[in-house]
Amino acid sequence: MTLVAGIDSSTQSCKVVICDADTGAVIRSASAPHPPGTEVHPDRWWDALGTAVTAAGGFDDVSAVSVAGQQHGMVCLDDSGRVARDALLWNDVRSALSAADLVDELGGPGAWAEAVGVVPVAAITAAKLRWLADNEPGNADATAAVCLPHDWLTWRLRGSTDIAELTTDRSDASGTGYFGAASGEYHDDLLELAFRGRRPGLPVVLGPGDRAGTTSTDVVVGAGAGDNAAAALGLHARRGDAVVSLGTSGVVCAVSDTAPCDAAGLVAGFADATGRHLPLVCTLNGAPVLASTAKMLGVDFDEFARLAISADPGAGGLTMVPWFAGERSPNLPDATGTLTGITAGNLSPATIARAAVEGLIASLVYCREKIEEQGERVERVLLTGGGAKSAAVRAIAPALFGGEVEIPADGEHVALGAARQAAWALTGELPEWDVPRETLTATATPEVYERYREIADAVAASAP
Ligand SMILES: Nc1ncnc2c1ncn2[C@@H]1O[C@H](COP(=O)(O)OP(=O)(O)O)[C@@H](O)[C@H]1O
Ligand SMILES: O=C(CO)[C@@H](O)[C@H](O)COP(=O)(O)O
Repeated sequence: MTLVAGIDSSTQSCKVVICDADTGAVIRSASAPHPPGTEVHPDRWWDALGTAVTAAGGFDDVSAVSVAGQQHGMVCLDDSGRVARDALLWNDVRSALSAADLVDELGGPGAWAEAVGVVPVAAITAAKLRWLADNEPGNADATAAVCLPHDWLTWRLRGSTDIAELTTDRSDASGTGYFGAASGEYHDDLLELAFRGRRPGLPVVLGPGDRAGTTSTDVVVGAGAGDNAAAALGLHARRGDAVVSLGTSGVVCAVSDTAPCDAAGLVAGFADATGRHLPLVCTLNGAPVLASTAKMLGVDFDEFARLAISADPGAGGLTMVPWFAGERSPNLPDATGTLTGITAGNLSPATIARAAVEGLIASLVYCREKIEEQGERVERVLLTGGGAKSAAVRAIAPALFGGEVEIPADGEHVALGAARQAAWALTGELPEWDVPRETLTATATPEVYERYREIADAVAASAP
């Protein structure tokens, strides 16, 4: 049996799956945690990757590997390939004002959407580079190359220390703000604008089925991808599918033949991992909303789900707008969460749990609407990410998404997408792997979403 491996180096952990290259069946898997926080030394990702690979039985019998990673994180390397400073992650919002400055300097959001399909917000790498140039000029001057988490791990797996050998792929490059998914090219002028005249080296952009190289033990290393593009690949997403991910972020994305151009800046024009496009809306508040609320209630996930399911739709009139960590969609980096509609009669652990789940899912229904406003018709919702393990999410998401969602069989879909890409790099053909799914249904509750939107819009209008 030929084995291929997929790695998902995401915000909270590193997951490894080792699969049969013909069928995609998972033969071995493991994971290891990443440190908390929004600023991390990339060596910690390498440590976690090593721990997870060892726990998964190693790569001695593996023929190919690909890495999918959290998008946008700014990894700065000096001219000898050393990390110049800790990486700023996608969810680090210190670059919010830098993003706003960049938008103004190019002539507004429409100019960015036209140029690269992405309007800078704090998450986008270009905004992080601007923050670095303005706040740590010494570190900016020391930056001879800039790359993304999956680029850096791919490079390390190949054993390289030469920054000229860095590689990336379209899906992740399209989240930088200086690569256009439509043109397939870097925009050096935008890199220079962001980094105040500096032009660090950038990774070579590989095609989705290309090889980046090999490891020292001759394991083929694929191009890799951004984690959301890898999830779409792992789920065999087709046109009409909305992939809804509840990881640290909340994400709705759709595979498309055309690049979106959203001057409002909510729908990012990313590329997918097959040569097509991946219009995507991302929130800063995914599954951790459930963890924080469960912690506040003093219950574990099972009890939290039981409580949420036990309350009626609408949570007795409670509405939660879950912008706990600030928010990206809508772009309100300094926003905070809101719980409203409280009366003496409706405040209980069950209604609070229900309001958290409904608010979280509603925030993603909003993202789906934005994707649809770009002309993508959504026929099917595929739910993935750690939060999709919640029984409450499984029960309540169909009600908010219009009556039905599909849950692919339990699995690490980002890592599976990376493994599928590894098989592609190995054989030259993208394999067809079976992805069993279950359809979940519930009575639709459009009134819950309408109420959420009324309140979320009002909160947004008064947000800092
Ligand atoms: N049963 C559950 N109920 C609610 N949340 C869960 C459950 N299981 C896992 N999670 C949450 O899923 C998140 C991890 O999901 P994951 O997709 O791996 O995130 P990331 O890719 O951002 O690292 C964590 O915030 C964790 O608390
Ligand atoms: O910033 C984005 C997408 O634009 C995030 O989706 C990151 O890619 C992190 O993903 P998770 O760790 O939440 O899966």
